[in-house]
Amino acid sequence: MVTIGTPLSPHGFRVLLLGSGELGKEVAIELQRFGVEVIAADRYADAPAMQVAHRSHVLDMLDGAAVRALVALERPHLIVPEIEAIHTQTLVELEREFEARGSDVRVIPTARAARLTMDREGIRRLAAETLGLPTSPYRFVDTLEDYRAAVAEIGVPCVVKPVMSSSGKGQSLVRSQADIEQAWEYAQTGGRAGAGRVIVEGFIDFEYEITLLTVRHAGGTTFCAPIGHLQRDGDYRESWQPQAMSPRALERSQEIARAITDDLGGWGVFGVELFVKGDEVWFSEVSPRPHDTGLVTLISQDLSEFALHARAILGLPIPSIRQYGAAASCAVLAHGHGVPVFSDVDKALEQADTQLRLFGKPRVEGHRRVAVTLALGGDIENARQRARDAAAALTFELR
Ligand SMILES: Nc1ncnc2c1ncn2[C@@H]1O[C@H](COP(=O)(O)OP(=O)(O)OP(=O)(O)O)[C@@H](O)[C@H]1O
Ligand SMILES: NCC(=O)N[C@@H]1O[C@H](COP(=O)([O-])[O-])[C@@H](O)[C@H]1O
Ligand SMILES: [Mg+2]
Repeated sequence: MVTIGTPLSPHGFRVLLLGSGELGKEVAIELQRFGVEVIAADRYADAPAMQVAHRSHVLDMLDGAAVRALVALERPHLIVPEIEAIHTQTLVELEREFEARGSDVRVIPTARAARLTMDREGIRRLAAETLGLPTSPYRFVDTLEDYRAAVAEIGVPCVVKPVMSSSGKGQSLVRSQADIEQAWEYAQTGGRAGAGRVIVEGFIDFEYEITLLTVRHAGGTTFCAPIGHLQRDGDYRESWQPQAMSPRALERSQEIARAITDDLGGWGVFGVELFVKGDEVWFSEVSPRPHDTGLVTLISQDLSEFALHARAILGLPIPSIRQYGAAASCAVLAHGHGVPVFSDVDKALEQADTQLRLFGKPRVEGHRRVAVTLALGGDIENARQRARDAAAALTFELR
């Protein structure tokens, strides 16, 4: 039996979002629809999810004491990580304390999943070394000297990433000897948690890559239709659903997704990232939470990945997921400095079967994803074209 009280009363069911970006904003909206009391936290004020939450907190989530103090203050029933950069060891300790106390407070999906995926090393070693899943060859290095040796061993082209980063921050493709030093420099400065350990990965010459959204819920595990995507500089630009795949590649993808998500455990949506060539599939990484490429599900499914996450974490049933056919999303990136002001919003929505989300991010410093367009189409090419057209029609400036 699932019980949900009334928000802002002593009977409220409180969910604490650790991270309040565009993905958390949609999760917050879905939780609000169930009358959940939503508390949003992030490192800066007025983050997207904060704008639709009951209340919010600004803190350094890499500071374990600050995370612990926030949990003590808010006494959430569920703690829902929304980004990787959290002091996850504190989540592990808190989870242990909740269990010892016999409390049913949970970290979503589990504190261990959050800890293993915050760092590329944890999840890569689990996937490749413990579970024996196929991955690119890789080395972890801490010094420039070891890095040079790793690149020599793996060979070029190879991909270099800080172990703590996301959305391609600090990531480079080393195409030749000439790129080696610069990739190291970028990995040391571009990550989310400062300088440190780096992964060198052999380049997989895939035909296409997918995110397989995998939902672990009270009734079992359900897979969404595969999402194809286009990445530039390690950051997603377009995604579409369904990605055409051979039956064998789809079966392999589901086997890999099941293996990794069963090991991580808990309830919620996982974004399992896979590289595919013919019938061959490699595991790349997994988000134990909704995935940016899954934004397409806001238009492609009756239950978006955010609605699925809300249902799964609350222990609610997911009897079926209806997919509406060819659909696409196109990310809108802003470059420069200032507060985004959007114009021609009407033009972006002139075509049928087109939708738009403006995230409401308070400022841009450098580059930042600020919106996404969504479209349905007769086929994937047509859906992608419509999503791109809508994005091109939208204009904005930074003031
Ligand atoms: N070993 C590899 N071989 C080929 N391409 C790769 C490899 N590693 C990464 N890429 C490309 O770079 C993209 C981003 O890599 P990855 O997912 O590891 O970065 P990320 O920073 O975690 O991104 P996000 O947080 O958005 O998922 C991949 O989706 C893929 O297109
Ligand atoms: N690939 C992970 C991803 O897309 N995460 C999403 O981006 C936000 C951070 O955006 P910001 O860097 O603009 O603050 C995160 O909070 C999350 O919603
Ligand atoms: Mg990724």
